Amino acid sequence: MRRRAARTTSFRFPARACRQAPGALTVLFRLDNVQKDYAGYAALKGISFELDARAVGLLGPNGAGKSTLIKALLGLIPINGGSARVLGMSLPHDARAIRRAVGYMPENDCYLPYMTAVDYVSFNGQLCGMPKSEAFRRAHEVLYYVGLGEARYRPLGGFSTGMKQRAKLAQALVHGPRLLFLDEPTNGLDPAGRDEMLELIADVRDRDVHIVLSTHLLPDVEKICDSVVMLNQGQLVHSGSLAELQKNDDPLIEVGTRDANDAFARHLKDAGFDVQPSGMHLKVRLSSGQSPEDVVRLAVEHDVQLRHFLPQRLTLETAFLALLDEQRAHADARPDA
Ligand SMILES: Nc1ncnc2c1ncn2[C@@H]1O[C@H](COP(=O)(O)OP(=O)(O)OP(=O)(O)O)[C@@H](O)[C@H]1O
Repeated sequence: MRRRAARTTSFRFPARACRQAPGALTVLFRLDNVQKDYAGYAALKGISFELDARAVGLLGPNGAGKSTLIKALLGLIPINGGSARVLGMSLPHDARAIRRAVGYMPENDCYLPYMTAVDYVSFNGQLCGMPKSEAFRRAHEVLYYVGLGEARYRPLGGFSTGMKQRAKLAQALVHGPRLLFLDEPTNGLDPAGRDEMLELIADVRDRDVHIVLSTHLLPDVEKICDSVVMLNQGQLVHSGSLAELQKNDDPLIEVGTRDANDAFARHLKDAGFDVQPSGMHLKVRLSSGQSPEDVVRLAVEHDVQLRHFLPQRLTLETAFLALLDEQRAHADARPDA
């Protein structure tokens, strides 16, 4: 297993104590009926949720409204209705303060190709309100932090995709944000580059920076996030903890026998279990009143040797698809559908 490299850097993340007033009970996000229209097209159709989390996965199919929600929460685009609070600050009133407290790594490239990495990152620091000399000093530190120390005087146009993604992360971190929005940060990266970027994001998260990770890659969310917000066609499908979402109310067990899968499947079916073949194994779905011990007892009763016995965790992908199906079924059942 790859070990996370210890990051020895002089780049300082602000200490939690100076980031939140003592006793202040700040919820990360509080949204009430947030709406956003683009020339009459409803991109966000009344989003409401309250969430406190270290790292949130923002999920949804293409066009679900993820980027729109991020831009709205950053105060970059005005909302048409409802209200939102980010880190206890309200939109649109505190939009400037929110932008100072928040870093944003956009999906698209957002730099001039002839700019050097250090100029690009320090320029973004200045845009966040840092004095020029401080922004320049911090740009050096953060570029070392993301692994671009040696390349910091090279123009961005000559960077590889992985280096560009790191430079975009550096510009989002330069001012020491409390919350970081990452829009598809592993886009275009090969598997090794993706792993390295995820390690970096996990390291930022572990230094007490809240993360919002918008991505189509559900395994990335499972690695980094403890909570999820799911959108579909501008509507909220789900918000809450990842563990709660993956809790399997109808648990599955994968079992395998020495050489009697077919016979054991028959015994299980006769005893009322829902059984499906699954490669070299059997998938047994337990309904209420059935327990894993019942499966083992049945094997003993029929003198079947169990070689494999593995409770299955609901993957985020399965949970996500199930929620989308549920939302579609609700929409179809509405009288106005
Ligand atoms: N500036 C704009 N003007 C008009 N329509 C827009 C604009 N930006 C986004 N939209 C539309 O709003 C909807 C939501 O777009 P958004 O980019 O927020 O979705 P997304 O979930 O981020 O999608 P993707 O995963 O493809 O990036 C889409 O139908 C999109 O075409």
